[in-house]
Amino acid sequence: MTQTIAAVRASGLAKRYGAGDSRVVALAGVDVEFRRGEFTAIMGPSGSGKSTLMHCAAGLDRADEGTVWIGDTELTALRDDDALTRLRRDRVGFVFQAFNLLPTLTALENITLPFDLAGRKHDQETLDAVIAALNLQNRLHHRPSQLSGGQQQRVACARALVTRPEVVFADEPTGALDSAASAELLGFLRRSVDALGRTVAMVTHEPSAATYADRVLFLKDGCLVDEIHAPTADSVLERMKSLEKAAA
Ligand SMILES: Nc1ncnc2c1ncn2[C@@H]1O[C@H](COP(=O)(O)OP(=O)(O)OP(=O)(O)O)[C@@H](O)[C@H]1O
Repeated sequence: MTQTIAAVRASGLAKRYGAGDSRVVALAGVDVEFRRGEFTAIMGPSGSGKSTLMHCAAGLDRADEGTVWIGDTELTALRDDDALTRLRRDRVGFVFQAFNLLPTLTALENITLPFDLAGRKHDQETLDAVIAALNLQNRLHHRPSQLSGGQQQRVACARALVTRPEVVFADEPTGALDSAASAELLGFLRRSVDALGRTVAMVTHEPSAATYADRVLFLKDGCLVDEIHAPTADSVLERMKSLEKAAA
């Protein structure tokens, strides 16, 4: 169910790299909202600013200009790194292409890591529900090297969801997975929105992955240029083709 309050709201986001001839405008003033209980995919040609948008919206990187709100907190007003770290740890979930699990910890220890870092006790009911939803019951005491890529990404997803974050940012989460593991993971992200009420924003290159989302945003040259609701593989592919043709 879509509610009116945005989980994330960004306004006038601008980010530049380099200077002089090597200056790159990665984001050229982006306004975007990720509404609560919605699954949004972010697409666009290579270099269009997708990762930069996600990193600035999630507080992993600082924009040069613009504001970002996570719920009722203005992330861009947090000047103190500790406050930013706490906000990311407690209110934002992350899933990366390379899983980013700690190799010396078991799956269970990786999943509960956000609570250990915060010095808080996890909620057992939420932990059990997330583990069951991701079908990880029989893998909890394995280390990442003893798990398949799909299983490692499911552990990363469990870690992202167990704190019941206001938003989960996923950066190419299926980029290192085969098609069966990708479908399983995307199905899980979809259910985390439908059944658990989470909000997901996912960068992807794959039209088939974008079809799991409620809407797809398209970036080009650091600007949001288009949006599709209820995407199909054909509608996404057609839009990507026209953007890539225009960029060529
Ligand atoms: N640390 C950096 N230093 C210099 N330029 C950068 C840096 N990070 C990104 N850029 C540039 O900013 C632009 C946007 O990069 P970004 O990674 O956000 O694009 P993207 O759409 O995610 O690309 P891809 O699909 O290839 O991952 C690109 O031109 C890129 O080269």
